[in-house]
Amino acid sequence: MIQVQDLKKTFVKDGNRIEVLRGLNLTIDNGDSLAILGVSGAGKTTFVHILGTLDHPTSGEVLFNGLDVFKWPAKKLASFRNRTIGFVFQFHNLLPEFNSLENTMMPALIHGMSRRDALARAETILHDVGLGDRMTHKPAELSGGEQQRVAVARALIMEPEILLADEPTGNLDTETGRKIEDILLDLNQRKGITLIVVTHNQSLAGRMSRSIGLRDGEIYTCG
Ligand SMILES: Nc1ncnc2c1ncn2[C@@H]1O[C@H](COP(=O)(O)OP(=O)(O)OP(=O)(O)O)[C@@H](O)[C@H]1O
Repeated sequence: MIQVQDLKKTFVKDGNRIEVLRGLNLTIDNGDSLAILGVSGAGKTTFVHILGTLDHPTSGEVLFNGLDVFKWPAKKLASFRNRTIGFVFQFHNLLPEFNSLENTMMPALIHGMSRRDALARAETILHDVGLGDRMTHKPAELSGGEQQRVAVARALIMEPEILLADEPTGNLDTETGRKIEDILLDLNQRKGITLIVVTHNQSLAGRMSRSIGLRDGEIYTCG
């Protein structure tokens, strides 16, 4: 469970304070699927970065199963993040010189898993996302949708409890985007992974169990 309590985030830029998140309160249960909606600049990415522990709150709390992980030393927090949270972003940041298998294995190798185990897991996951015949392709040799599926596979290799996706279908055509949505929702429904997705796509939001809207750094709808 993730409990967000009076979460505020302020950036200081050129001497100006920008209050991006102005006191968010929200509880996300294990196994929820949550869409985060809102216009450009509303603070969605900022919120998701904090939920992913990539950035710290300015004030307020975000508790993961009751734990205030932001109080932990950086190394312990990084290990928690690596084990618990998977990320899928619109610009997926696959490493261009590595193939699908190697990109998928990367978080496991960084975490200290043996090459053999990481390889076995990566092969299974790539099969699951329909890329069994694209394992030795490098990103430039894959379509946009295939690249995004490698990014999903990479996010899953550590068997995360939480999957965070920021505009995961933003740069894909409708049909390919739908396939990525199907994969994400299937993971949520079949494996119980908590799914949190930033999206402008109403059809995807409609397929999630809950949605919130952000406006001017506050939650204005919650369903
Ligand atoms: N590191 C930073 N320093 C200063 N300002 C920032 C920083 N990161 C984000 N902002 C500002 O915070 C506001 C919210 O940004 P954020 O990326 O969270 O919005 P968003 O809702 O995800 O928008 P979009 O839909 O366009 O991606 C923006 O006005 C942005 O300029």
